[in-house]
Amino acid sequence: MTAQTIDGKARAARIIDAVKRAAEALRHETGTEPGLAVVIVGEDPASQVYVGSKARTAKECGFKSVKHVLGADTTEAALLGKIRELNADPTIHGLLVQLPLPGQIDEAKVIEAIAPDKDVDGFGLTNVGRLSTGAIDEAFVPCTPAGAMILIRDVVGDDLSGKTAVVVGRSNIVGKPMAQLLLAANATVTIAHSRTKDLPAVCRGADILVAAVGRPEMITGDYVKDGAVVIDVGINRIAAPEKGLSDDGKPKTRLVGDVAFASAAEKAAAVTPVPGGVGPMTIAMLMANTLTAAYRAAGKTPPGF
Ligand SMILES: Nc1nc2c(c(=O)[nH]1)N[C@@H](CN(C=O)c1ccc(C(=O)N[C@@H](CCC(=O)O)C(=O)O)cc1)CN2
Repeated sequence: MTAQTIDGKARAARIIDAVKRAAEALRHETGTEPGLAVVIVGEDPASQVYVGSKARTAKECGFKSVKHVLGADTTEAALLGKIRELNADPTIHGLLVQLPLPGQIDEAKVIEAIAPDKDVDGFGLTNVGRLSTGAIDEAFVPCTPAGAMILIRDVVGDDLSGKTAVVVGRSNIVGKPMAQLLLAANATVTIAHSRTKDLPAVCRGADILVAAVGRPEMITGDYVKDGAVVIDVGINRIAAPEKGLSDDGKPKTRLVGDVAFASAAEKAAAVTPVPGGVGPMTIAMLMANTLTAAYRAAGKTPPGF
């Protein structure tokens, strides 16, 4: 079987376009300009790229976009103070702190400090609770699983009744909310992880296989059922000596997912690539969540995506 490559980049561009138009309509009707604040602590190079992309895309959507860059030695108290300030700012509708955080800061405390109605990452307990009790329309759903779910719906349809889904990975940011979304769409869901017995066999039972393990190219064709839809959430930078050396004398790198694309594509009906699959959807869904927060703050019903 030759798999369809699911184009997350093009899908994300369409969502961003729709967000832009809806933001313009909100401004026209109510004078509200959606505002997104992104806070980064430290200088992790990948985080800097993601935060830059979030701030730039927010501007493209016509949002107020602010980026707060705090030093790697920032204390937890100072970060919590910044969050309090942004929680109280009426021009900011969406607020997130880029993860991971330096070791001196308790991530859970920081996430809980963000006001639930501005928690556009959907990581706080209020939004987690809404999602897991089926109150999805009131929740902010974490951006990566929300984006992955749109790609799944595009290929498989809205109702996953009778379909089996396996999510490999049990993180709070991806694995667990992904499983909740699949369950809410009526799929029969298994969450698998590193301690699952005979993981390839469990995965081969999946009509929809979501890989979020953080291990480069671990999911080969041996894990894939004929005709499955495979969603790769992994983003791993690995050495690529075939590309030669960088200026610092180290081998150049390339980005791969948790899925061995070519091998999985021999079995699957559809696969997301890395890059260009779920990653761009993460940013698009952040824009959609921020727009939703602004609509709610203006007392308006947000559009769906
Ligand atoms: N506060 C948050 N922190 C983190 C989140 C998050 O959702 N909220 N997710 C990840 C990182 N992330 C967004 O923050 C993110 C990762 C990857 C991409 C993306 O577009 N990837 C591209 C490739 C980009 C590259 O070349 O490096 C792709 O897959 O095509 C966007 C956002 C952890 N932290």
